[in-house]
Amino acid sequence: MTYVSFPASRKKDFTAIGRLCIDLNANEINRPMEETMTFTKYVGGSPANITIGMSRLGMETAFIGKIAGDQMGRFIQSYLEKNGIDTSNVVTDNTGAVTGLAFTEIKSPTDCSILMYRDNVADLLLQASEVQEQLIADSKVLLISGTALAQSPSREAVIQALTYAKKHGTVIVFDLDYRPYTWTSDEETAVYYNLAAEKCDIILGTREEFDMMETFENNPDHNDQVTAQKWFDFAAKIVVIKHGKEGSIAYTREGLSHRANSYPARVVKTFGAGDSYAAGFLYGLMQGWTIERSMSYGSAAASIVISSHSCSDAMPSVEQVDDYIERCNRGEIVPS
Ligand SMILES: Nc1ncnc2c1ncn2[C@@H]1O[C@H](COP(=O)(O)OP(=O)(O)OP(=O)(O)O)[C@@H](O)[C@H]1O
Ligand SMILES: O=C(O)C[C@@H](O)[C@H](O)C(=O)CO
Repeated sequence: MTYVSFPASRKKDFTAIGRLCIDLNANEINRPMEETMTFTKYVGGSPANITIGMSRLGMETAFIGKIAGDQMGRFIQSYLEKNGIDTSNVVTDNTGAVTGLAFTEIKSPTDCSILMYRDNVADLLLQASEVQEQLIADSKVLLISGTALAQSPSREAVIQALTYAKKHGTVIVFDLDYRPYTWTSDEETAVYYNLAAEKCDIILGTREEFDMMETFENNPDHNDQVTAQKWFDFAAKIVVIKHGKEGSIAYTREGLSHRANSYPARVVKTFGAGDSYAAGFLYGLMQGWTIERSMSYGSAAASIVISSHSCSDAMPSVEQVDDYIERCNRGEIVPS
């Protein structure tokens, strides 16, 4: 059964809009930030990570965003290009804005946190007038991510992109990607998340992220089915609610639900799980696979990334995901 029809014969399979940043991941793992001395630099930012993941899986990809006009911005641009991502709509800031930094603290495989430096960041300065309509018209999928809605003018740029996607029948995916920084209140967050979600075909988020968009009165038990149902009254065809190691559940407009277990992982750090899951899941759906198989593929991709040091650089190819699934099936991968 096909739940979402992707437009045929477009130049790009997948385009994302949002933040392009730097991850500085602790080299000395299993210790607090106070005792961490060295870091490895990677391209980061959830929508960037997902695009890199889609590209590694062989999809034709592009990115819409803004980078700082400095060495960090050039590093990001060149990494995207090396990964085969079209950067013709990656705009360079000329106001002196900086690149967002995410310092990751890896205290243990289950206790990880991120220290963000996001004052005057270039990615939030993307303007509506800088979003290329033709690129969205040429893409099968547009992915938006919640963080880009946190401030103007990036907020308007995302809304402009949604308008173009609607006009051209581009499938819209919303990765909620809630990060508390840059939002000023819970009410502001809920307003903009709900406004964007109404327009989206596929919505992906964790239970906690969906909780941000709901009131206690409407869903006192934090029930996944109740959460998903709301979006089927708007444009959504699939709503996926992720529960970390416990797996994920996908609900469809037809009233079905599908559950996927996580794969075993030798976890180094937990961040990057959601981004790799999104890439694997969307790749599967775009191949015409069932929702279950697509979710399972996303879960395997997630286990590969959380077993690695980076998010972006560890995004797996088709061969790597297939091999991982086979090794798990043979019982060769035992969780740490
Ligand atoms: N500890 C774990 N072991 C195995 N798989 C995991 C683990 N944590 C997450 N996953 C896999 O990754 C998927 C997405 O994880 P999660 O629900 O944590 O998303 P997320 O919070 O968006 O991730 P992120 O930490 O990147 O923001 C899960 O459905 C599961 O398949
Ligand atoms: O999303 C961020 O800004 C940080 C990411 O780059 C980091 O890799 C991560 O947390 C992935 O979800």
